[in-house]
Amino acid sequence: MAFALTTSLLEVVTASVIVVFAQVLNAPETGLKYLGKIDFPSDLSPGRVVFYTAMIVGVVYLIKNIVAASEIFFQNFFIQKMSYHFKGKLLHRYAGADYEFYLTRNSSLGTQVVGRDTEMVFSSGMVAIAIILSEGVVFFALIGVIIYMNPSLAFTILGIGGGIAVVITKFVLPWFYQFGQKLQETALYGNQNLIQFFHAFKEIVLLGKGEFFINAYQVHSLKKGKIQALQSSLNVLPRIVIEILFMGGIVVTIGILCLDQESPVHMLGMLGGYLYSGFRLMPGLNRIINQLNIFKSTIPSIERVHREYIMMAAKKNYVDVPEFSFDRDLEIKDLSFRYINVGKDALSGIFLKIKKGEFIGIVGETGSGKSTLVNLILGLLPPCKGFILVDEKYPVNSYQWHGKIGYVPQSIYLTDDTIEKNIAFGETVTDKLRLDAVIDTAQLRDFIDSLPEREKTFVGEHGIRLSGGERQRISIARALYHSPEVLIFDEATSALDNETEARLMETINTVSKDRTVIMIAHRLTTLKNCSRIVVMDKGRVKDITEYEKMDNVFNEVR
Ligand SMILES: Nc1ncnc2c1ncn2[C@@H]1O[C@H](COP(=O)(O)OP(=O)(O)OP(=O)(O)O)[C@@H](O)[C@H]1O
Repeated sequence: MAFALTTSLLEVVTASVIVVFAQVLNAPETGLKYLGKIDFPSDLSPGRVVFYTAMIVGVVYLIKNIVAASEIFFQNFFIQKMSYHFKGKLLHRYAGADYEFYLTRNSSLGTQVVGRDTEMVFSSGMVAIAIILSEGVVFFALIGVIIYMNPSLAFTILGIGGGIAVVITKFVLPWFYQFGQKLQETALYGNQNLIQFFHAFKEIVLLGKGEFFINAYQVHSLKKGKIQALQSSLNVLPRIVIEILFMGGIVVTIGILCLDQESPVHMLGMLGGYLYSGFRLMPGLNRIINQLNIFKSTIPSIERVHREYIMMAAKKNYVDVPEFSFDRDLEIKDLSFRYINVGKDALSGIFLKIKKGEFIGIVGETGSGKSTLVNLILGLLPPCKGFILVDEKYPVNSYQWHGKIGYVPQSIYLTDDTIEKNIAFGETVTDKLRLDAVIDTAQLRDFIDSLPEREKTFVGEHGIRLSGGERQRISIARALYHSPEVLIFDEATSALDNETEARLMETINTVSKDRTVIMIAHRLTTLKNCSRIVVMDKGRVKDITEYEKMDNVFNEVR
């Protein structure tokens, strides 16, 4: 702001020295009056008076433009710094949001909010406000100078400017809000189609649906192009209107002023100032209107970023409790859960106590609620009724509980990085000893030894260069890397062949000796070493039994 005020002040000074210079050009003797005030000798020749005045004007211009350039530089850095900090805050909020929140969103929306929308808020919205403020200050400061020189001209300019402002606000700005909304929509769906196009590449090729997905993207791309063209065309309209009104206005005003003067030559000095002010005001006013339009079109982005930011702050999903040790049991009491916008409970009336060190299996037909139960045990979903507590007091939605868990999901997300980085997920430095140990435990050694770049091999997006079984074993190695106290497997061995699974289960049984293990499985043999097996049916616990007694029950639930 201090910069903006200095620039505005310098704009006024510049406008004034131009008036003075025009007067000096017209009548050099007037220059002596001004130069005398800053200790110049009083016997300068007319040529020297003009020369020194011109030098002063040049220096003032130089300073003004250096300050203006610095203002732009600092303004942009400041705004980009704010954008960087805000994106960090936004991502932290996303990271703290519960799983249910994610279930109502998709990656296109997330990337749009953190990417395009936030960029728009800062790079367009904030820059627009900054330009409107600084140009506004300059505009009114110059109007002030003109009021001082000629009030009627100043009020004519204000009248024209005010008229344009009213027309723009009433008729043009609402259009720009709609442009903003439509551009946001096309960006979201265009991006979504693009992501889907690359993710579903195999299916698209095999089903010959390339055209369908290309068209789905192109529709939004074309719409976006049309809106952008319309937006850019409408944005030059104010300049044309301003030029017509101002040029016409200035020429007419000059004409009126000439009526009161003996000769237009006498007006040269004054006119120089008017013209400078006019030519500085015109682009200034145009910039203000353009930036108002830009700002209006960023409002949908501001609204969406605000909505997402506030929504995630509505409740604190994960809690930070003092570090605790898991000593006795994990108790699930009268637990019910229903997904948002679903008519029936996914889980209801669940009572279950899992003792520390127990190896417990969960079976049940598809859709019976096994993964949902695990997500609640992981503290990712909040119960609608009942509770889950560790040792009767510690919440499962705590960072401390998460720190004790190694989770192997049904389908693992592999980053487009090396095997090593995927196992030591999110670690900057890999602990080589631990990495080697988990590679052995997860039966990955032979596979890694067969690769020319071993654990430094890139796996491709979603692990596209690996087999399903290799991906699952990387997932298991990732879960084991942090030596968790509790291991949770959600059909983690389903993609493995019988022999690999049998070998892996042997190691899982070995590592489970001093750990608590919860394992969802479809293959009964996977659960051979479980102390108890929970049979789920339609969101309820149908039975809690043992492996030896399972045959009948399992056949029934299948
Ligand atoms: N995000 C969701 N939104 C709405 N309903 C869901 C969601 N996820 C799961 N469900 C529903 O909740 C119920 C339980 O699903 P869940 O995934 O827990 O079953 P599951 O036993 O793990 O099935 P599977 O063996 O096929 O993995 C199902 O009816 C399912 O359709």
